[in-house]
Amino acid sequence: MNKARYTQEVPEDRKELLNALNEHKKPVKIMILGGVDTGKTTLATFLANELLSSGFRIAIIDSDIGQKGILPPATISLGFPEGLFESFGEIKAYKHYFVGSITPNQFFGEMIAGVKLLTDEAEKKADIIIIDTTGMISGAGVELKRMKIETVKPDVIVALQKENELEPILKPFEEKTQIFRLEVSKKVRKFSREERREIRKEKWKKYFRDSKSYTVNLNHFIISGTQLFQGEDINENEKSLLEALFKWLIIHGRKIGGKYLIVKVDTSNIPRQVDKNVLQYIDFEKLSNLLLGMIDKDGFCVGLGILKFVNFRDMKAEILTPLDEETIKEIREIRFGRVRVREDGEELGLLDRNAL
Ligand SMILES: Nc1ncnc2c1ncn2[C@@H]1O[C@H](COP(=O)(O)OP(=O)(O)OP(=O)(O)O)[C@@H](O)[C@H]1O
Repeated sequence: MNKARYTQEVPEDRKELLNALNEHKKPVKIMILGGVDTGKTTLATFLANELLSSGFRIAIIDSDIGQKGILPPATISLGFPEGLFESFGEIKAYKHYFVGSITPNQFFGEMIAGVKLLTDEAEKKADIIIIDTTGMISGAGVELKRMKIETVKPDVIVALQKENELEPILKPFEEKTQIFRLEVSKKVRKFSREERREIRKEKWKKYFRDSKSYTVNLNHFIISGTQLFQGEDINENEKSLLEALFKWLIIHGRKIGGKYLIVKVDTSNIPRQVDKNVLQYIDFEKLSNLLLGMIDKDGFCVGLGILKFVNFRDMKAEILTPLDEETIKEIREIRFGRVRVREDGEELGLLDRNAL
């Protein structure tokens, strides 16, 4: 199920990197960069196992949100492998940061904050911190990687390049950071979008396998990641006017800074012209199966939930989660994600960040 496994059959240039890491002043932070399927996770697994064998305390930060080894997807995770391991899937997470999507698109802030906060945690306990990243390395990915490097300040950057595709990212750090440019193993295998989705499906399914349904009072939590509860309720006049005008049944409506945010169900099929700068709306059904992050008092994610139903009138939500009662007590905040997924692992799509 996990793509990357521990192998010692790696190109020769890995030995030089390994020696440098053995010798480097500790703690040392390493960030692994590379495009999709360049062997980033395989390299991270190799380095971690070899360095564990040398007796170092290792931290892994898995920020490859679309293809994570450490469960669950849509978060960034920190783990401390204690003994040799075959794949990231065996590492039990110590802490997560919630991103809420399976791509960094629209979530650069979360990606950077998450990696930074988890690296700070890792530095308290490990000699060597290995940061695995997503394969998004061109377009805005260059900026994302730059900001990650600027913020996390890795001591060593490892660049897995086929040609020179990482140079735009590396250039500003040439003089400040030790960079190892490594070749991509001849053995790497490509995975199609469909295969990646299938791999993720198995992971979601495994994560939510023993879930239970809870009905929670949303008033007892800080609600974040959404505007749905910002501003104030629309009044009855506004509600009936909008319902009549657009043939909607309004389930929930807020007025936020002069702008309306409406959760609705269509009551008839008519063409509608809506100025989204004034009125933003979302179908009620889009809120079902939405991924939620369960956040503790320190802002870390203790686990995930799936929103099954929300009753806005009495602020009750039905949430499916594998978390046990003890962990549930630690939750102070519920954060809305933008991926819709079912407990059988089927992804129902991504919502736009501004949709709710
Ligand atoms: N040195 C190697 N020997 C054998 N197989 C390898 C090696 N390096 C990578 N692979 C294989 O190539 C595939 C892609 O590798 P890996 O998952 O490590 O890439 P990645 O860059 O982390 O991918 P992603 O884009 O999903 O982050 C995997 O199936 C992996 O087992």
